[in-house]
Amino acid sequence: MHCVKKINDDLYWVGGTDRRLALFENVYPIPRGVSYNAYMMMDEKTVLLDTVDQSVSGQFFENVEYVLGGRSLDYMVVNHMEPDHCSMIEEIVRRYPDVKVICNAKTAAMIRQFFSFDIDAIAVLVKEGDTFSAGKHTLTFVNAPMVHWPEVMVTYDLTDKILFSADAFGTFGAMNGNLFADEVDFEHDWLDDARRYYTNIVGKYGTQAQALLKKASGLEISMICPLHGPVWRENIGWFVDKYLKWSSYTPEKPSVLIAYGSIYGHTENMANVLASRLADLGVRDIAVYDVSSTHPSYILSEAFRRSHLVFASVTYNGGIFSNMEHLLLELKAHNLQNRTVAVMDNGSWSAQAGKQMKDILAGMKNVEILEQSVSIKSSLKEEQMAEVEALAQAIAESVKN
Ligand SMILES: Cc1cc2nc3c(=O)[nH]c(=O)nc-3n(C[C@H](O)[C@H](O)[C@H](O)COP(=O)(O)O)c2cc1C
Repeated sequence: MHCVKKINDDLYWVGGTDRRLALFENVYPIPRGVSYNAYMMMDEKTVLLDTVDQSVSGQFFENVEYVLGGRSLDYMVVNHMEPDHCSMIEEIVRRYPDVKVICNAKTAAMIRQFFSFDIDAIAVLVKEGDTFSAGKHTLTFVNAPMVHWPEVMVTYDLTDKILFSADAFGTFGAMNGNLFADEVDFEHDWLDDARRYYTNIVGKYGTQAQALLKKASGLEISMICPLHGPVWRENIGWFVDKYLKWSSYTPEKPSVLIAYGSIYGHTENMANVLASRLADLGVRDIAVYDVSSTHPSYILSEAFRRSHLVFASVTYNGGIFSNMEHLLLELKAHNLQNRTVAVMDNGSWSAQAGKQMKDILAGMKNVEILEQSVSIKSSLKEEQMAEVEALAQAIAESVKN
């Protein structure tokens, strides 16, 4: 049975939801599932905007056929060539042989790489600022290179002021009947996944995301239709503000994240003691994560959210505990910057993790490493509590400023 959502008289959501996939991009846990959004514009010409992942292809084709209601498919706009959105392009061409594909030159090149049909025979190549009339609706195209692939463009409906934003403004999470962000408690139920989606998938490309936001700020936008997650038609500025913060690596709030790597619990104890002292000093809403039990995508997302980051690690065969090293390298690879950080380490004979963690952190832009640190031998003892206290004081003071 078809499962579509009517957005307005001319526009339908024809995507699908997947609650079975464990790892998005084979990396990121998605316990709340994910949606793959595609949109159908029913005008004098029929226009499909993007396709879906192969996992929901059956639902997608039923939806497309239902909305077309016997009409032919005239055009397909390809905004993004990542296979979770483009995988059904070739099948669309097979089922609707008169379709023309609206895309840019980079997209056409990728279509040649991924597929074997003759794209050159059916491509309508567009450049930034070109327009296309579907009848009542006129579409224009805006390049969004490296948000987060090179060919990405977004499509803007000049008639209804709708931005088809590709992966920008997307989120993990399966749609549960409600299509619009204003029909769900987005801040409570979705924001963490939206942040985790942006920071992990697009986070490295803050400069490029800022460039897209700048272009978008010149457009009057009544609705944002992303490729994952709810459609925005109210309170758009609130979500854009989150994107402005995330893409400029600005913390959402002054607060502390403590991530620890511990094998037998003594380093964990030191992290807990620090967290407790910070709370005594009036620091609110402290987050503590074990790098072994929490997937790095969650901790990375928290690191984008918070202003002060503490990393506590055992020394592990002369190096940093492997899960901690992986996390730090992920933060660096995602270009995280503008943070105040501190390290704590543990070594039963020769502690090395602290210095090595500092070396990684020092390679990140605009990261202030607090001079206060704590290095323990096997377990935290009373005589080192003054060092923990000094670190807690330095962090608390810095958070308040
Ligand atoms: C497999 C393994 C390798 C370790 N390698 C080192 C090391 O190279 N240098 C060192 O000083 N301590 C080493 N340690 C000790 C830890 O750094 C740490 O002192 C100890 O595990 C106690 O802390 P924990 O309870 O937080 O795990 C190692 C421990 C384990 C279990």
